[in-house]
Amino acid sequence: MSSPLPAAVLIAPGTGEMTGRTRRYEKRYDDLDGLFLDQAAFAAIAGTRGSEVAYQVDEFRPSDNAGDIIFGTSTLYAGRVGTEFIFTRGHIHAVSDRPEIYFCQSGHGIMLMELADGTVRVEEMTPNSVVYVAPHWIHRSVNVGSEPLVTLFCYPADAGQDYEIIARAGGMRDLIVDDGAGGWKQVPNPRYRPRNTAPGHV
Ligand SMILES: O=P(O)(O)OC[C@H]1O[C@H](O)[C@H](O)[C@@H](O)[C@@H]1O
Ligand SMILES: [Fe+2]
Repeated sequence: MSSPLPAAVLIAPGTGEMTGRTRRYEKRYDDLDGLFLDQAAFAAIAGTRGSEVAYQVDEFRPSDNAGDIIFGTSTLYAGRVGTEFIFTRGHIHAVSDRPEIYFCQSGHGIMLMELADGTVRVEEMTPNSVVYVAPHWIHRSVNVGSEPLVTLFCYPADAGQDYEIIARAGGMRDLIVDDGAGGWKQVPNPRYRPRNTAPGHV
C-alpha cells in the first residue's frame, strides 16, 4: 500500500473547477434518462440538449486506501425537467456506513437524503453551509436555484457508490419540484416502490 504525498489544489469561485484534480467526470442530460418523472419533458430537453453537461465532478483521490479521504467539487448546473429540479444521480455508499460532508460554495440546493426504509430528510444548501450525510443515508444533490450549485465534498476513500438502491425503488421517495411561487417543495414520487427491508432481504 503506497503512502500518498501531501498536496494542495485550487478551487475556482463560482465554477468549482479544481486545478490539481486527479480526475474529472461529466454527466450529460443523456446520461440521466429515466431518472425524472416527466418523461415527455425529459425527451424534449434531451432532443436538443442531450449532450449538454448537467453536472461535473472534479476529484482529488490520493489513494483508495481505507483511512484515506477523497475530496472534490461537484458543479450542478441549474435546470428543470417539467416541474422537477435538476439533480445528481444519487447513491448510497457501497460500504454503507461511510459518511460524507458537503460544503456549499455557491448556489442554492437541497441535499435529499433517504434511508433504505424510506425515511427522508432534506437539508438546504446555501453558500457556506455544510451538510453532514450520516452513514447509511442515500444522498442526491438538487439545484433549486438559477445559478450553478457548487459544493465541496469529502468522504472516506474506501466508500464506493451503489446506484442500484435508488433504481430498484423507482427513484427516491420524494421529488423536489417548483412550488409555482419561485421556491421549491417536496412531494411524493408516484413511481416509488418501498424496499423490503425485512431481515433476509437486500
Ligand atoms: O455519483 P453521483 O450520484 O452522480 O453524484 C456525483 C458525485 O457527488 C458527490 O459529490 C460525491 O461525493 C461523488 O463521489 C459523486 O460521484
Ligand atoms: Fe457520496
